[in-house]
Amino acid sequence: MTDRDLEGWTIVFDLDGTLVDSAPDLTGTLNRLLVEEGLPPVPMEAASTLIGSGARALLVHGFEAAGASVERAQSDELFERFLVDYTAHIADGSQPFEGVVETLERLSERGAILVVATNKRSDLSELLLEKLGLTRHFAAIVGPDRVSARKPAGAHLKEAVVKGGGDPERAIMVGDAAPDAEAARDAGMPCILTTFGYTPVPVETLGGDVLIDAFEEVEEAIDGVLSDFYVMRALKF
Ligand SMILES: O=C(O)COP(=O)(O)O
Ligand SMILES: [Mg+2]
Repeated sequence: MTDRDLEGWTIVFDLDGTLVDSAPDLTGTLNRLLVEEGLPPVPMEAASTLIGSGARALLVHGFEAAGASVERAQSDELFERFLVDYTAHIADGSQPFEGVVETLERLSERGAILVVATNKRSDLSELLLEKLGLTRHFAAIVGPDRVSARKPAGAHLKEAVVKGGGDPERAIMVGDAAPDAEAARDAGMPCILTTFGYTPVPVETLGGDVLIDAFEEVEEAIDGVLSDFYVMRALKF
């Protein structure tokens, strides 16, 4: 018999840099467009720090970093080309981080509801998760187009929890970058941050409750957050 001690809890996962190492394909698309436009490609280490606020932000900042004008970087035509290219190459090199499948399975067995709250458009998120065989783990996959406000707004996380059938008062965020940490703070949720994701500033400065160096440490981090929650609750009553 399984111990369903996470029953009633929802774990909210960021996608890029948390569940999936998607930098190779996002950078690949960005660099193909840069080269087509006669601009220098951006190294993957630099480009990956731009991931976390959606494809448009990656494109605009990537083009500006390569010396393009603001108008050119923000052109709708360029963004359309980005979407077409990225859709065609979305899972060429992207992989779930090590331990993701096993950890998600264990959390589900323990009764947790799992949802995704990402700034990647919902259709692209669904396509990527489907291609990597991860869809079945999640009760909801929620991009910015399915909520009233995107990360860093806490509403993104709370609405994703509700869509998954959970309670926003019993939810924990797992992310990799400032929009995740800020959204968790805004939503009043504990926040676990990966140190292997994508952020332009050191992850230690983002104010997460727990930092994890490998995805499989998520489970222990959740147990720690929950024991703090129950201690605090016991102190209040
Ligand atoms: O694609 C992005 O830039 C954002 O994705 P994330 O919110 O899953 O990190
Ligand atoms: Mg991310």
